[in-house]
Amino acid sequence: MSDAEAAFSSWIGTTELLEDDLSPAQAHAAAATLDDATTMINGNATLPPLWHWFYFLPRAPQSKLSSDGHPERGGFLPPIPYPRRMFAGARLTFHHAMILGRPAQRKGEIRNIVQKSGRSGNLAFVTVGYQFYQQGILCLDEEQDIVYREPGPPVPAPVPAELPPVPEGAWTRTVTPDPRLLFRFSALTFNAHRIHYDRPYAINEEGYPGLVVHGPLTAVLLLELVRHTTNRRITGFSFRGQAPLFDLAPFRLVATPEAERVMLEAQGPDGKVALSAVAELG
Ligand SMILES: C/C(=C\C(=O)SCCNC(=O)CCNC(=O)[C@H](O)C(C)(C)COP(=O)(O)OP(=O)(O)OC[C@H]1O[C@@H](n2cnc3c(N)ncnc32)[C@H](O)[C@@H]1OP(=O)(O)O)C(=O)O
Repeated sequence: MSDAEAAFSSWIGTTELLEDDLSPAQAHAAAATLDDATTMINGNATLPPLWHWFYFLPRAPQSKLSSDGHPERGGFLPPIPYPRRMFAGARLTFHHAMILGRPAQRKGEIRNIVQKSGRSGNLAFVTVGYQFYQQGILCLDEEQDIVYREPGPPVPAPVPAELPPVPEGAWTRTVTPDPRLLFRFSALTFNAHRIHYDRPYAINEEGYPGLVVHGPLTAVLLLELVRHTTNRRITGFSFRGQAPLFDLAPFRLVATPEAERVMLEAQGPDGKVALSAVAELG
């Protein structure tokens, strides 16, 4: 066990309970952000997979935000000293769709804290488990990996290159991650991290070449591609962020259907996989 793991191991098992009434107003805002004019939204409609990220929003008062825009650490999340927070990945199992307009509960638990050494420097991964309930029924199991990076050299902008060929039968979409989209996604998720909307901060303080695309935004766009292309129920989803995407150039989504699942990639302008994912079909 590393010193950091020993220092923060007492956080493992820490829990948090949040309630939300799953207001249709927030789903309307999500649909507008995603340019989705077809999803039915009313008091009894079901919440599309991953749209729970637009609910159970952080409630830290303004005076309790850190300079990066995230809530101060040391409450539910441990006070990891590395300054650069990123969303590294998640694994979800969809048991039952949640219903809009009805109260729901989210139980969170810190499940693991691991220190690793990566090509970009020292990393601390915090794994957070969430379970979502409505009327006492478990609707969704989720595990998120949040990574904290120590300061390092600036992250270079991807060098544009020819994209790899699209596999036969794959569905694709090109996304232009302009600041309006990033801002609206930050607002939907009540995420004030300045790397997503404050360009001088993103460049000068955290060393990115531009505004950083939210990992959950890329994940939602990939799963929306699946939801709008197949009639099958989505029973599970997992993703891993491999490299950041920026607002500097469009990126491509590629969805390759297999028998019981869809293999997903978001490819950066350099043709490399920035985020890989799998959607399980029922
Ligand atoms: C919302 C929100 C924040 C955001 O949305 S931030 C934007 C979305 N996230 C990203 O763009 C992250 C993209 N990924 C990366 O930038 C890199 O993968 C990362 C996390 C910096 C790590 O890169 P490294 O090159 O330093 O790491 P290595 O490839 O050398 O691997 C070292 C060990 O770490 C493990 N690992 C790497 N990436 C991940 C991952 N995504 N998930 C889990 N584990 C990962 C890797 O397996 C190595 O482990 P070993 O046991 O083999 O040593 C918000 O904050 O709310």
